[in-house]
Amino acid sequence: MAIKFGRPIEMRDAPRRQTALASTPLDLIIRPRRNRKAEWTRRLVRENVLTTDDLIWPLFVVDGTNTRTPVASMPGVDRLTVDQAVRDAERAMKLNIPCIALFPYTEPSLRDETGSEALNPNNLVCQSVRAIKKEFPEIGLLCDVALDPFTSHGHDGLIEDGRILNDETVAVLVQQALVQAEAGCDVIAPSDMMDGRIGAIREALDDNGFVDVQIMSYAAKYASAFYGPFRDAIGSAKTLTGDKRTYQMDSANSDEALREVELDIAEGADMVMVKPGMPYLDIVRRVKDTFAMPTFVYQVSGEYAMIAGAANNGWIDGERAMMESLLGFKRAGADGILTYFAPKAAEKLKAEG
Ligand SMILES: NCc1[nH]cc(CCC(=O)O)c1CC(=O)O
Ligand SMILES: [Mg+2]
Repeated sequence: MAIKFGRPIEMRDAPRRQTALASTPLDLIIRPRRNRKAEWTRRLVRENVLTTDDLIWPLFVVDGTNTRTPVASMPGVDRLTVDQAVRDAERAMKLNIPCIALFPYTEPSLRDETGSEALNPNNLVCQSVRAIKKEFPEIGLLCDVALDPFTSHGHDGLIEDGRILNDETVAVLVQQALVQAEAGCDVIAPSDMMDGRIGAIREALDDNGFVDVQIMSYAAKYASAFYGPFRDAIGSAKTLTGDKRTYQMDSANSDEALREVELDIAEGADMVMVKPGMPYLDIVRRVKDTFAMPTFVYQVSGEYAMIAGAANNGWIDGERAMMESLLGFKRAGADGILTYFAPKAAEKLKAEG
């Protein structure tokens, strides 16, 4: 619809109610709507933008060849065999997406009490890193550090008598980080929420010649219902015993997030992350304002599922909801977003020029 001076042209000659015509104009000096009267001025006064540079694309990898298996609770997201992950890396390159995050679906027969597959230099994550780096050395690769894709109980750490052990877990996470760095990972991203893991991992990376490997800390990670579909995707939903509330944060807390972030920065984190995204935009803002660090946010699986699911039902305009949710993260202060929408959003941004 063509708009001229705030009024759709089609409405110029529409019959008007007498009362409206007769009413005295309001004596307003300031009319905020003036800046919104046409697309060119809305563009001109726009405060925040989303670009492809803001996107990190999480991929799920699974054993096998030439297969893509849909994740039921994440419409449009597949588990990929390593060769297919390389194809998606190519898609990311073409779309100018700077970074990919890798998550494995580990065969149940390879899962055990201590998550030992995490330390296998030839596990799915390491295989994927090598395969992608071989074809596309320029793309950034981020690897999650935590034991949950590898443990039979689905927890991020080692368990004794039902307790998640902190220091013992950190020792294993350090080894996991080294295995991934050795494979060629660019960014180590500890998502486990053990205390002290950032410092321990930084020291080990430096001692082993990986001074340039970055750490993106899942610094303020909340115990959230929104991780449900992710646990489907990596196959830990059915096996997870209990919940993660002794290590992930209480969603009622905000000051605590600042203390967590402060510690991780002091221990050597290069970038920090808040997770989940949409219910925690206030945390993103506080973290960015307080520390002025590269601040990332994870639009997690449940957030993706809500938008994709509602869109598939015709209840919302999926594309617009996607872009609005991503821009919301930018407005809250995020420098970048981990999102399953990354390729779709990048395609839309590219089409818009
Ligand atoms: N520690 C593993 C991990 N890394 C990223 C996510 C969630 C990502 C998502 O929901 O998209 C989780 C799940 C969890 O902590 O249970
Ligand atoms: Mg912490």
